[in-house]
Amino acid sequence: MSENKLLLVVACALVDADRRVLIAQRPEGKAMAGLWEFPGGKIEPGETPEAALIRELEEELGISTKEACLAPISFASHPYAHGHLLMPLYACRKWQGEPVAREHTALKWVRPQALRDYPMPPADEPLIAALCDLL
Ligand SMILES: Nc1nc2c([nH]c(=O)n2[C@H]2C[C@H](O)[C@@H](COP(=O)(O)OP(=O)(O)OP(=O)(O)O)O2)c(=O)[nH]1
Ligand SMILES: [Mg+2]
Repeated sequence: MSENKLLLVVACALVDADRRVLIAQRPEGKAMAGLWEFPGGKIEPGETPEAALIRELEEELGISTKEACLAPISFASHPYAHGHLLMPLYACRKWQGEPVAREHTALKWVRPQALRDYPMPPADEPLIAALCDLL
């Protein structure tokens, strides 16, 4: 049944030298438009989460990184109407290039404690605490 579908998504907290995290605003026309999220996206069939994340970071932000630079932090497990989201969150502190919003409305570097000031998808709520603990 479609409502039992598992939605595999992978996301990344890019962390800069000041321990700020990059969030990106979802564009108009997409589900949850206007909300702020961690860059990332759906894992395609046959893809590892790490490979999917490296691909999404290139597509969405124009940056490149390596698997060795991705450290797992936590995961989101959340029921949406269209399926159940399972989303590992990785931290990345080393990448090449300057992030630019190729698919999002805007990008913002924020301190973990300030993440609560930005409306995020409900699945992301527990991830904020995990990031505050880590950073
Ligand atoms: N990237 C990302 N997706 C999230 C977060 N929280 C959350 O609930 N999601 C959901 C929203 C979407 O239902 C799904 C990811 O969808 P997406 O639209 O970003 O997927 P995508 O990058 O592969 O884009 P597309 O090819 O489908 O257009 O996960 C988050 O922090 N980051
Ligand atoms: Mg995406």
